[in-house]
Amino acid sequence: MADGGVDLAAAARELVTEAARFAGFGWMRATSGNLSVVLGRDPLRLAVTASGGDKGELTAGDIVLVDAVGRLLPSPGAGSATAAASPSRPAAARPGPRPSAEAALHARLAAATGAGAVVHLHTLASVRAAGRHPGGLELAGLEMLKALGRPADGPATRLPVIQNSQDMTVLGDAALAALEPAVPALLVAGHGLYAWGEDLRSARRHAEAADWLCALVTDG
Ligand SMILES: CSC[C@@H](O)[C@@H](O)C(=O)COP(=O)(O)O
Ligand SMILES: [Zn+2]
Repeated sequence: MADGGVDLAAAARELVTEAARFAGFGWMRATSGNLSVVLGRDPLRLAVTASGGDKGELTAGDIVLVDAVGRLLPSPGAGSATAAASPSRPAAARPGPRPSAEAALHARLAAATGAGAVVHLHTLASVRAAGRHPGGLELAGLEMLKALGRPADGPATRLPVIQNSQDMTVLGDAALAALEPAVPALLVAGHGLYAWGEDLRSARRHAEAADWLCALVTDG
């Protein structure tokens, strides 16, 4: 167990269930999307979905442990008698599931926001909304804003949009620069959405609200 008090096995069960839920919504088509839960903060440790699998069919073995830059770490409890788990062999060189290609962005968002969980989804509405509103979505007078922790009335809430990049450092820099205080989500143009929260349930609520708002502004 890491210092956050959540163990990898428990986090894996949660992540597998959540990934199946989102896949059922059609939000993780064609292996897209990834999810993480923070296991510890000092040093930062996350349980994250492995790369490339069908997110509706994950098992606990498809959840891996990563550090603050998204690097694979040995999973606690993994057997040490095999060559694959040899301490002399770096985790990244071992066979087995690889961390999500976007694990580094999860780690940066978790570090910057203090979130306990981060979700990334390829929802159609988020891609459409980001395409139509490249400067960000200005949202006001909507009861659903409360699900993002924002007031339904009063000043508008801005849902940021950033440009996509295949370079996780560039994407991470853009995400952190675009963060709106107290808005637990952002859109990535041509790609999808990221949402986060104190735990996976809260990250899910924020993702559902962000997607609903995206669908509203695109009439989708
Ligand atoms: C159609 S999957 C596109 C991927 O490049 C990525 O954006 C994604 O969401 C899933 O990547 P993964 O490495 O499986 O976590
Ligand atoms: Zn993606």
